[in-house]
Amino acid sequence: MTALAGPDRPLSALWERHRRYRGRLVAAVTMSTINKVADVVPELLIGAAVDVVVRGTDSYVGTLLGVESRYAQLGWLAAINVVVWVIESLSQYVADVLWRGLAQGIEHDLRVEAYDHAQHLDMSWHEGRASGTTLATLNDDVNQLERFLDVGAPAILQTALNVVLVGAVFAAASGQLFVLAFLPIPLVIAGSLLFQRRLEPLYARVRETVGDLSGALSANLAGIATIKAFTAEARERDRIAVLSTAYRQANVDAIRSSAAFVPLVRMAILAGFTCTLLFGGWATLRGDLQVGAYSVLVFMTQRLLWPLTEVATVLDLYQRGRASAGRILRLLDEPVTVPAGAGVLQRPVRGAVELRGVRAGYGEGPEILHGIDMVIPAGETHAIVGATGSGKSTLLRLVLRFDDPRQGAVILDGRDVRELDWDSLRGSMGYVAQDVYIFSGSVADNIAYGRPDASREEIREAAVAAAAVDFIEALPEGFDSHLGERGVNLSGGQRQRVALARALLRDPAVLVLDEATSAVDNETEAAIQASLRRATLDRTAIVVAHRLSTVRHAHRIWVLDAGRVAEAGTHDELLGAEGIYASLWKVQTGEL
Ligand SMILES: Nc1ncnc2c1ncn2[C@@H]1O[C@H](COP(=O)(O)OP(=O)(O)OP(=O)(O)O)[C@@H](O)[C@H]1O
Repeated sequence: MTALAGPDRPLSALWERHRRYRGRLVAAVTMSTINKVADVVPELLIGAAVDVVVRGTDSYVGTLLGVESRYAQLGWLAAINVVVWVIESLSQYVADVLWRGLAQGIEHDLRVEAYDHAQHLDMSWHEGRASGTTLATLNDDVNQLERFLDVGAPAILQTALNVVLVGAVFAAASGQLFVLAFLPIPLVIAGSLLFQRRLEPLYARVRETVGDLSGALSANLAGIATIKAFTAEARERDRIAVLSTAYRQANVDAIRSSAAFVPLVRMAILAGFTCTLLFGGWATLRGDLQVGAYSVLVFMTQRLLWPLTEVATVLDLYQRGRASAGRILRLLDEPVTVPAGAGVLQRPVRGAVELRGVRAGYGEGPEILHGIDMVIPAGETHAIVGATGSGKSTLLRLVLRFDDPRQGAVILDGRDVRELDWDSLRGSMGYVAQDVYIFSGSVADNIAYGRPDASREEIREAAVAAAAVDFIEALPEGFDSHLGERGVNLSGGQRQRVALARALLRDPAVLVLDEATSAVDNETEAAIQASLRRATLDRTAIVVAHRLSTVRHAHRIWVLDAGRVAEAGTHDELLGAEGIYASLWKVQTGEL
């Protein structure tokens, strides 16, 4: 696991990316500062009131305002108090709104940015990790960060302001008491730094375990049918329980450590408070300190020191935010290894496809395709057949440029596909994957996915071409029928036909079909074949099929064997050659 890797200072690195929020941050900090200043004033007013009662005409307020009557002086203090309270309440409200807006803004931007980056990452990156783990980063980690920005950051600021403001009051009242009351502060700071270092790996572990848990949960929900069919519910519950226990334990460890900070702070508070109470009291008895000042200082120690107990909570939020920021940044920094080119194909795209000396494999794994040369002239239908695992899907992925070959090149209309922008390349292709994905939405939305502006008539035509119109019109609401989260209310064959209609509606120059009719019965397949023959008259088609009857009319059939082209030719030529294809054909037609 790479949970501990990543930028050293993830929160600062993240802030660098969001500098455009600087104005809002300055406004929030200003409001919080006004709020804190207003917050300290009532205590000063209490001190001033005590001073008025004890010293009367000579009181600090009396001298300052030039008012003799003690009643009038107290009236002034009350009026000032009201004004300060109004300022305090208003600034609190505005500061809350600003901090929350800042947190929400950054959260929103980050989520959209991270999602967009994730969807541009290569297929192999997505295949290499559980989708739930990515989901945990896009969702939980971003939320965690928002909590830190919303609650943690203002709390850190308030604590720091507290120390500065109260420090100023102490310093003005009594230098000696300032030293005594502030003695615990360096202790608390040293303690927090020490704790922070200890907490960091603990919180990284929390994020890591929650990622594993989400990964397993989403994989299990996707595979629920298999779990039920194999009555594996108990086993899977135990597996989830193990992952959940790891998450709980990671959290318990982190909380236990961060909570241990509180007793340390309380001891420091005790020392500071006792010193102020005792030494301040003695100084007042000796006449070195005014009674009013003494009472202010006693209140102030409370104000200064108690919020320090919150430091543990803030540290908790900070560390969680930091660990989450690290994970989000790692996702954002993940390089796109198959970047789009800048080249644009001349329209209309003809659809001539060529593979030249293509060698390919997955990641660091073994080579799967060992030097494929293939020419598919524009407008022809070519089939790729071969035993399972021979590399057919791998080859199609290269044509769509989900991956790049390790050696050699894939050429579309004379241009290396690596040079082309996505619109020229994938915009010219209609693809039906082995595992059809149906989006949550109506049948019409699903067919129009690649061309959202298509008219209802065009959608219907595509459905006719894919031999799908009959079953669609038999649905309760026809083309407006809603397909569930993953199209669960359609059969496998129906899903394939919807996907085929989706691909045909784009009117692509190249139609790429990976086992597109594997799930339909013979009769439906014959209907699809007839439609496909019409639909592929003026476009290139590359068809992967196990059922050889599907591709017998292809202009050329390429037979792959363990990552190499073993034979190629028309159906009749290949039968005549009596090689792999001929024997496969015999097996499938029952002639053996
Ligand atoms: N995402 C992947 N990561 C690593 N290896 C893979 C991946 N996909 C396929 N392979 C490997 O590549 C080889 C060829 O697989 P591929 O899916 O291209 O075969 P295929 O001919 O399409 O098989 P099938 O007819 O069963 O679909 C197999 O050995 C497979 O294990």
